[in-house]
Amino acid sequence: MEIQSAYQEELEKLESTSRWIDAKLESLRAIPRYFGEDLTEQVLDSIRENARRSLTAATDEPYFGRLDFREEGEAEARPLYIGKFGVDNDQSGEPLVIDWRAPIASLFYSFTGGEGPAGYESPDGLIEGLVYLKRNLVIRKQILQRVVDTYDRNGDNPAVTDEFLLYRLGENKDNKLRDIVSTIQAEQDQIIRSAKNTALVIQGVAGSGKTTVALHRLAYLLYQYREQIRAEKMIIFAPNRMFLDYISSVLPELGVGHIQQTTFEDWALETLPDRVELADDAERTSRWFAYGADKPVIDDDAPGRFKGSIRFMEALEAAMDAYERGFAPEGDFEPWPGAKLASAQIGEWFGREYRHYPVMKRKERVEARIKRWLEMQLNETRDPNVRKDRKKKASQKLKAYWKTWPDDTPLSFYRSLFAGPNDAAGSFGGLTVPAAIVEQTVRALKKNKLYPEDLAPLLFIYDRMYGIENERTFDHVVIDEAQDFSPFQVALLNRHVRNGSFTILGDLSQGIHPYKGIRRWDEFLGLFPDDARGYFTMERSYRSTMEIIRFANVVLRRGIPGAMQAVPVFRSGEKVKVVRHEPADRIGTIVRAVRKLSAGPASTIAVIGRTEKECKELHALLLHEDVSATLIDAGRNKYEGGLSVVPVYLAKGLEFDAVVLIDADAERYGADEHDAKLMYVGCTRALHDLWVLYAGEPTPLMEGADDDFAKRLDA
Ligand SMILES: Nc1ncnc2c1ncn2[C@@H]1O[C@H](COP(=O)(O)OP(=O)(O)OP(=O)(O)O)[C@@H](O)[C@H]1O
Repeated sequence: MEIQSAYQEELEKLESTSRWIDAKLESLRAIPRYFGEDLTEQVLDSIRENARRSLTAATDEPYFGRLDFREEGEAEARPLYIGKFGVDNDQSGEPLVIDWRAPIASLFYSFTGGEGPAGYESPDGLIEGLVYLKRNLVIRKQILQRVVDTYDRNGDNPAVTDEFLLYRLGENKDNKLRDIVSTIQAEQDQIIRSAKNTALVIQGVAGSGKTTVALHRLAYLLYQYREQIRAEKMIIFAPNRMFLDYISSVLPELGVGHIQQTTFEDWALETLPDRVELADDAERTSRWFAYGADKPVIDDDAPGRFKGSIRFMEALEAAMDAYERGFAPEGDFEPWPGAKLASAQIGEWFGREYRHYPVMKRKERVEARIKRWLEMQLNETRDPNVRKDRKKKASQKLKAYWKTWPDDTPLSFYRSLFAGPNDAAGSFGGLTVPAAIVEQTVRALKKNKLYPEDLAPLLFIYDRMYGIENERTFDHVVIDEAQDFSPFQVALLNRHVRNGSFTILGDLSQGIHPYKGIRRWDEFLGLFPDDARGYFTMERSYRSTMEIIRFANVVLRRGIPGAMQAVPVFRSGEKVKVVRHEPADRIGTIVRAVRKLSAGPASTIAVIGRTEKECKELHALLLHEDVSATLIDAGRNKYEGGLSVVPVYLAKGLEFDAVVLIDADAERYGADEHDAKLMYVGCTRALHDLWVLYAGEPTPLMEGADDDFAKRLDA
């Protein structure tokens, strides 16, 4: 009866809201757009256009939540309807729908139950009151589909229930990440609404919503600081183009456009003035991911770690300082006998007067100054014939003089650091670069090629040479999968962003690129002053069922004792299936697993292998068995959904309804940290079903996975 009446009440509310929106839209659409010169009319037109846009967006699904709140001092609780876009009611002045980013809407997310007062920060200070009802509503195309009360002051349960969240998490996913405005959790909301001018570092377990939260934070910042920041000046760095494609729906769903989304490599290559290309890194990458006897030793002398370190940046800084000090050559400029510009004067201009400019700008200014001086000298020459002759000679002399000044590009300067006689090559700024790295760098640079780890150094040199123009600065920077970034990259981006406004998120347990990534978050946090940084952890995992999380936690514990364990939400599903098969029956077992899963509700399925090469081979074998799948390799730009075959290191960041992790044997996944991280990444990609297949000796990483959540089977 209660539920029926709640549904009835919401149905009526929805009808009246929809009627209002439709009528308002109709009246707005009847007013023609204004393209004239009148400023007031232009402003009015732009207000109308914004209203048209948000009303159109709100038409199908005007709101998703309701919170009944009685503000202190008020007699009655008011129902607040919360939606993706605010809708004002211009007759009463009361908003019909409140934008989820508005201060008062934060109550919907931060309120976790109980009888006591709840509050939110308004522009006028803290507002307190009592929450009476928290209700989730599912509306699709103006049809009310579901009404779920997650808190009722008059009900039996004092806490907000997870019922609606669980319903949402139980759904199958397509090939794109989605917005979560209707179910943002309190700990996520706190991050989303953090102040703009902080470098936020977020360590979150797999599936804790880091990527999603970062995207919602961008939408929040744009709303809250709309006077100060612009979407075009915000940028998201993600690990690869396919990942960017996978997350590309969230911001448009939140009504946000124009935010730059790129990889660090693409951004750097576009920004650099030198024409450079990346060296083919496929072979090197495959070596980093080799297993068994071929497994490499990875330490701080790995090229990515070394060139990504702050000490490498400091050595470059010192080398640049020395370069600048020796930049202006000794020697007077004497265009003709009797006219002399003393070296000391040129040095004074370069070294003192223009010292605040970057070095190449100083050079330009000195050049202009010398030309002005020359003009003056020529003007003092009365005889026109002599003047003409002097002018000609002076121009040649100036050309010759100018040749004595350095004329480097960032690339030629960088190259010079690794050139020179054997013992000097790679020794600069008090640092000696390991010989293997020098050799590799020189070989690539000879062909105008770079490795990814050379990009931050090169940009750093470019910035020191030319400075950073306004159009190259950002209002906010998001770095996703930041555990794979280097401290140098972050320090470099910090020079490009205003007020250290960062969202840096990642998971050290998924740090599967130890040859370039960080070991501890301190490596980044140390780059920012104490009062300008924040550190959050996210421990609840929303993606996978309890069974999958518990299994993944075993893998993590085996490989990295002491790593942060994920806490699952109470969503139970099928047990993880650990299937032993004969080596000869590998393909047969994989095909049977895939067929079984395809026959069920899963719409996205991944077969996750250990290396790219093995996945390529498997992909071909599957085709032979009439199983068509998409092979995800390093060059892929789009994620198609359906059935994919993917090497574990490229699966990071993605998710699938079901995962078949193959070849989970002791050779491919040993009991060490790197293999544990890889397997952890693989397992935590699954939302609802996880199958782990192996032949021969199973990986020791699954030892201790108990029958509560894992079921052992023979193929
Ligand atoms: N509050 C929430 N409500 C509903 N779904 C959520 C919530 N938070 C996260 N999710 C879902 O959990 C899944 C994982 O989110 P996301 O990919 O952002 O996590 P992540 O921490 O970046 O994961 P990983 O590090 O494993 O790549 C997504 O399907 C997302 O929609």
